[in-house]
Amino acid sequence: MAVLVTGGAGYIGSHTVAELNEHGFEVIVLDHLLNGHRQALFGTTLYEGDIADHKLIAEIIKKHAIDTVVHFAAMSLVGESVQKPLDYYEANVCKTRALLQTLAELGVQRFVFSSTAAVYGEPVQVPISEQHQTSPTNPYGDTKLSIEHMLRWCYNAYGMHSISLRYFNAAGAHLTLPIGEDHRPETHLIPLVVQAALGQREHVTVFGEDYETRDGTCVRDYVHVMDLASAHRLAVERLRHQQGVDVFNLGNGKGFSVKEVIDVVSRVTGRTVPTIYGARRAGDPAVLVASSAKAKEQLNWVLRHSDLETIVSSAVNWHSRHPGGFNE
Ligand SMILES: NC(=O)c1ccc[n+]([C@@H]2O[C@H](COP(=O)([O-])OP(=O)(O)OC[C@H]3O[C@@H](n4cnc5c(N)ncnc54)[C@H](O)[C@@H]3O)[C@@H](O)[C@H]2O)c1
Ligand SMILES: O=c1ccn([C@@H]2O[C@H](COP(=O)(O)OP(=O)(O)O[C@H]3O[C@H](CO)[C@H](O)[C@H](O)[C@H]3O)[C@@H](O)[C@H]2O)c(=O)[nH]1
Repeated sequence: MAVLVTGGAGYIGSHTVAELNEHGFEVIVLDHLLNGHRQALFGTTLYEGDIADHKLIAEIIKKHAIDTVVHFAAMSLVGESVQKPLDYYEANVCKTRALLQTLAELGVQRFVFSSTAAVYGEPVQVPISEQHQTSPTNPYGDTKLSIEHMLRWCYNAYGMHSISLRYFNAAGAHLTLPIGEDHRPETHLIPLVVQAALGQREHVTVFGEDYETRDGTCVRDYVHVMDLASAHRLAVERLRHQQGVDVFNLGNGKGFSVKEVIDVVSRVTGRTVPTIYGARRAGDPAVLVASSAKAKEQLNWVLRHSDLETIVSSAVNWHSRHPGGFNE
């Protein structure tokens, strides 16, 4: 029995592939490599292709006796989704529908899904628990919520068991392997601030100073990518004995503002971060902070690396040693 990881050559996917390999799983990766990196896989079996390619997925499932799919492959930029909503419904909802159809036809019954804090929208209560209302403020979050809904009906109709992991802001880099964040273009705050501090980009722009937060900038819950990877492995293990459909938040429970992130990067690197202040980015809620009590209790999830200093230090280490990402 093997695990198929879609989007496994991407940022969170490759850290999860490393975690699954380390725990003795047979891992197969499917990625079209438009945003992923073959070098992040260290020889793990990779099929280059699309999640909507029925023939290819069916071949992989049969050849490797896949019994569980961990599904990362998606378009996942909040701002871009507001500009190009139909691209997001196509890439996320339509293509995941096609993938699920193939899995249902071939009788694959275990599915771990990369969901997101963006399903909640503007929070009514913080920290946000899984019971919080879901009301996305951007198309990206809405596509992920639609997939969660599909998964409920897939259990009802095909007996497909699933766990959706709603993660908050993934950040940091692997502490021992040479893998880290290399999105092109990079839009995430921590790599941008680190690169600005290291002189790899001119400056970072703070998107909005007029939010109702302690310093006017947006507050987010940053969770180390290796902690996310361990949660995925725990979810795969849980699906071996747990039936039904479930949802877990993954965050560290502490919120940091954009300005606070810049201060920590400045402290860790000993350098000033060239910063300019700009307008709000469309679709950004002011505050997103998780309650991950359920994951801690029921998945036995333990956060080992998610204090902001460790996250930032690991990112600084990755970006200093790999200024051109996986190209160098
Ligand atoms: N980065 C975050 O902070 C964050 C937070 C919450 C949720 N997520 C979700 O986690 C997942 C992974 O995020 P990431 O930051 O690692 O992204 P990423 O872009 O680094 O990885 C996604 C990978 O999927 C591949 N891919 C995309 N569409 C595909 C398709 N149709 N067929 C085959 N391969 C395809 C890409 O080439 C890429 O390697 C996404 O689903 C994202 O929505 C990310
Ligand atoms: O150049 C930048 C980039 C970001 N930000 C701010 O920094 C915060 C974090 O932004 P990111 O782009 O790093 O992350 P997001 O919160 O927009 O989104 C991330 O987390 C979400 C869940 O919270 C989604 O799942 C999504 O996939 C993932 O990219 C936001 O307030 C954003 O406005 C800036 O000020 N300047």
